[in-house]
Amino acid sequence: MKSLTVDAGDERYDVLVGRLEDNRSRLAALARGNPLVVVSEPRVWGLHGARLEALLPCDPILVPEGEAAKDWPHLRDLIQAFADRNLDRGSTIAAFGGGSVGDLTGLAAGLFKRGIPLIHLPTTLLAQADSAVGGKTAIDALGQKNLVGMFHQPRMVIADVSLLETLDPRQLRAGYAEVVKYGLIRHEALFEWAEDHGAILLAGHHEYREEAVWQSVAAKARMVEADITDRNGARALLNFGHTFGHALESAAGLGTLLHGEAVAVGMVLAFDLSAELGHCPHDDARRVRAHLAAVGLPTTIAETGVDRAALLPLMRTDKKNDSGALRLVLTEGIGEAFLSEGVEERVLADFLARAA
Ligand SMILES: NC(=O)c1ccc[n+]([C@@H]2O[C@H](COP(=O)([O-])OP(=O)(O)OC[C@H]3O[C@@H](n4cnc5c(N)ncnc54)[C@H](O)[C@@H]3O)[C@@H](O)[C@H]2O)c1
Ligand SMILES: O=C(O)C(=O)C[C@@H](O)[C@H](O)[C@H](O)COP(=O)(O)O
Ligand SMILES: [Zn+2]
Repeated sequence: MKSLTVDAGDERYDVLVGRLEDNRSRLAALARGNPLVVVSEPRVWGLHGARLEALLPCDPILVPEGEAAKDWPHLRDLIQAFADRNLDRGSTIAAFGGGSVGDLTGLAAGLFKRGIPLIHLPTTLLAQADSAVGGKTAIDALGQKNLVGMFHQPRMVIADVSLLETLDPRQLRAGYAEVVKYGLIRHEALFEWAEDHGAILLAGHHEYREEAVWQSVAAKARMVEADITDRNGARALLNFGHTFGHALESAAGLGTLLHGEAVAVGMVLAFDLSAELGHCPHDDARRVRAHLAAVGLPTTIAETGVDRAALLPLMRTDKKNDSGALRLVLTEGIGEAFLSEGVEERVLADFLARAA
């Protein structure tokens, strides 16, 4: 098992990459003699709930699977379920699912009684490599992705890649896009590793999956520590590809295009725009597109079926924007992302009208 500690100000927590069974005593300690309250969804609980229940008594609360869970009614229902159990600030909630379960549960746990302890037991590649670490939580609202949320850091994260054996290939690929993101932001060597090992990892190689999760969370932990609540620009780099990506997700209809698929297209667009603006070599943009396409991810707006005219208005709602100025994460090349000071709307509109 590998582990690291995230130092998030007043809160420090371990991220463990290894088997659930090797962490039984940690889970039992957090449950403090009570059944562990586990928020999950029917598919994950049906496939893997018995593994958790073999370790300690559990009290499952099931929410719908996928993006559909990230809305006001399900947030309200989850808080109702916490109240029905009279949970308090000594209780621990476990989010057992992908990023959707994690985002919803994290928000409910952060709001309930102004914050009750949370652990993440992520079951998708995306959640293990990215969403379980860092404390961002959210639901979608008013047609906008992650509009309502807060930071609520977990007490512990356990990423067991054996859970990924039941994940369908499309979901795996979507999660892999966020792994590639970590290479593209700051770690050229990780991108090179992904070019060499990505296809085998997706096909089922256990050790490569573990390595991808480990490298991603190690990279993410350091960036989160530098900017825990996303205020000084360091953490904004984790949003690489997301200004385009979230607009694509919202325009497609939330839950239609997978988050990681939208991020894949968004990262290619960020490279293409950076190359057009003279920040980065066109060859790097071609190389990124080639790798993502080779593993079966979408890389063009055309493949998403989205009306490109819908994108700019949605990009105006992005959280990185400052006093109305559009701020995107652009790049000087593979491993060299930076937060732009402001991209002129007419430049973006012209780019979007022509982009593939
Ligand atoms: N908080 C963050 O930092 C952060 C980071 C990245 C993404 N996100 C969010 O995460 C969400 C996407 O999460 P996701 O990609 O994990 O997908 P998801 O949670 O929506 O789950 C996708 C599908 O995979 C199934 N599934 C989950 N685990 C499984 C398993 N082990 N075996 C079989 N099926 C399984 C689910 O039932 C569901 O149908 C988006 O809403 C995105 O915005 C949040
Ligand atoms: O942890 C972060 O910071 C990220 O930006 C990670 C992203 O992969 C993730 O999709 C995040 O939820 C996006 O957040 P938002 O602030 O753009 O809603
Ligand atoms: Zn993301």
